[in-house]
Amino acid sequence: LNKVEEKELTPLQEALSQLIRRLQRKDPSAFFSFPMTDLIAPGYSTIIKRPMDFGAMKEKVKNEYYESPEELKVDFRIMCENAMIYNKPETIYHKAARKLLLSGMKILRPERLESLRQSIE
Ligand SMILES: COc1ccc(C(=O)NC2CCC2)cc1-c1cc(C(C)=O)n2cccnc12
Repeated sequence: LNKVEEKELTPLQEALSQLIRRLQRKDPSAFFSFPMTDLIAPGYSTIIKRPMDFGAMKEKVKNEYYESPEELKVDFRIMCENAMIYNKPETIYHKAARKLLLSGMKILRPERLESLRQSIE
């Protein structure tokens, strides 16, 4: 039987995965779980230059792309801002993005990321 490689997560990967779990709880409708397609959002790929979603963030954690929690924060902010650019202010998606950004910035506030970085140095 071929043994499935059980890859140990690094402390940074553990910490980033936990942050994403906490952020995703603020998106109960899962509007931000999967990438946008031009099918559900016409013209999306021409308007939004840097698409981002929680799935892509998890993939980047798995591939050890992020070197710090601040890099994850940049992608989180881009994800929310994309939705506030593409969707008009009165839409449920624009409102959900603004709310998610506000609660996410509390979870990702600088002093918390600072102490997190120190704890895994
Ligand atoms: C992964 O993206 C989605 C997944 C599911 C849904 C969804 O359940 N929409 C139903 C609530 C009213 C139809 C919406 C979205 C969605 C997110 C977004 C974002 C984030 O811009 N969006 C924009 C236009 C149309 N649909 C969406």
